[in-house]
Amino acid sequence: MSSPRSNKPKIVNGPGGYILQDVPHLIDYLPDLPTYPNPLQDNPAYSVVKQYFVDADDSVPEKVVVHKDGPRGIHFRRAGPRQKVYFESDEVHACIVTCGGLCPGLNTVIREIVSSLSYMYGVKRILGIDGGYRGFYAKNTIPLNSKVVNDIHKRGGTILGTSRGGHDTTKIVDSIQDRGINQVYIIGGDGSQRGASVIFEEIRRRGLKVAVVGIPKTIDNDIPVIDKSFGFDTAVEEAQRAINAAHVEAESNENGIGFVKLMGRYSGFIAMYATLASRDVDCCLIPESPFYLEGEGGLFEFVERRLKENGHMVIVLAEGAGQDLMCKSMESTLKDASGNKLLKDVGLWLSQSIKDYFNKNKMVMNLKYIDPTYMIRAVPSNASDNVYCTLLAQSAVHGAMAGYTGYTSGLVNGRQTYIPYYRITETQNNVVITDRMWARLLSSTNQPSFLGPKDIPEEKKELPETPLLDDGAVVCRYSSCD
Ligand SMILES: Nc1ncnc2c1ncn2[C@@H]1O[C@H](COP(=O)(O)OP(=O)(O)O)[C@@H](O)[C@H]1O
Ligand SMILES: O=P(O)(O)OC[C@H]1O[C@](O)(COP(=O)(O)O)[C@@H](O)[C@@H]1O
Ligand SMILES: [Mg+2]
Repeated sequence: MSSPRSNKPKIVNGPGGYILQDVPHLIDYLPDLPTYPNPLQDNPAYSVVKQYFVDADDSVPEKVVVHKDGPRGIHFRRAGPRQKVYFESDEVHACIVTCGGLCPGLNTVIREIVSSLSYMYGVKRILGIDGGYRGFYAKNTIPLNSKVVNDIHKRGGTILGTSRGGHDTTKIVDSIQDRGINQVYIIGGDGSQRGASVIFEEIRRRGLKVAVVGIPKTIDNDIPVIDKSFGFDTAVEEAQRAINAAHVEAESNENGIGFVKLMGRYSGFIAMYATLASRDVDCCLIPESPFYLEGEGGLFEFVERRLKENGHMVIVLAEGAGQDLMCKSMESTLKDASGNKLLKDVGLWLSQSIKDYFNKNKMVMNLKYIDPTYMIRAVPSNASDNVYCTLLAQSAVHGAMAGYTGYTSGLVNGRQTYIPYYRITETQNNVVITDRMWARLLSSTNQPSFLGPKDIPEEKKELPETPLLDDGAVVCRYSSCD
């Protein structure tokens, strides 16, 4: 058996400051693996497509807006089918697992991995792992084929079940080895991708011919590098229904306040985009933007003013916002099974605080609190997310068949790419409140920023980097849609 190679990032430097942050390949530690012609070259659907196979030297820039004299910068390997594959169809034994919280589109990704493996590559052995990482060693597997997954994209949730915690690397890799699995597809968020990374390291350490592939899932859109997560559009769309209801309630009552809590543990993207999409929201509160309640420039003063001006208002709150405002005794030190901090219900607390303020000031006010959080993530994905999930799943499969491993399949500047795990797990994607997108939100709601110049760190006062195209471009990364 070949000895495992270094686990240092694979970086390729080229002229003009070109950097490729490459992903591992099975031949990095199994150099003598045989290759086979890609069966897609005989597939009537693809054989007519000019340049269907991706050139080995194709890569996708992380930043598409560059200064004319600037370096070419970081690139990722372009996803897609390769001329040669490292697995014969009969040899492949794939498995799929879904981990972490639900997100619209999970079933679509499962369906399309199964379809791609079976229809494009003639793979017959595909297993579903039941109930997240712990399912590898604690539960029975679910055999998957095109028939089983035929209409699952029309359902919310995941047919495989999911869970938090239970990541025991040794037991998981033992199970992969014992079952003879050689392609592992892990659909999950930042925690799951960290789990995928350690599974990959252990597989490489053992010198196994097993491709480990991550597919990024996060309703919070908190995974870095990628343009956006699948299911995010659906979540924003679904949030509109709650905001509409809040608006109807608010308008119909004297000094009505419709108060909607949305998900977003550390990143307020759903709240921000739902607010921008709706136009009915008067105030959007997200974890990235600190605010305060009492006194001049505070939330209470703003709410009172807006009610006096308009007679009603709508507030949207991301669940991670204002956690620091709740009294110390309410602060939670509890964690979920994956180690994520369990948040206190800031929505209930804040709506009660607003009620108390108006009671104290003897002003009539009718607040209706709506918490659609779990309803939003339980719906099936919409049409655009379905297409996105399909491309993501196909890219993931092409990469594994081509022998790439230890990567997350993701959309970067509108192109499918393979991203090394460390780029996905090293940071979190957050709303940049000194960026233009948040400024657009502030001008659309006309809410106070709750920040003075002294609250903005020096380095943030400079213009943020502009990672994407100008307005009107097809591609739009949610962290900075400029
Ligand atoms: N650092 C880590 N190493 C290994 N596994 C992890 C790590 N962090 C999380 N996991 C596992 O990944 C799975 C999903 O993580 P979680 O944070 O609940 O959801 P998400 O993947 O959506 O962020 C859980 O089974 C958890 O045990
Ligand atoms: O109640 P659960 O299942 O722990 O999920 C709640 C959390 O799941 C999320 O929707 C998404 O979190 P993950 O991406 O880690 O799954 C968070 O916004 C929310 O705090
Ligand atoms: Mg997470």
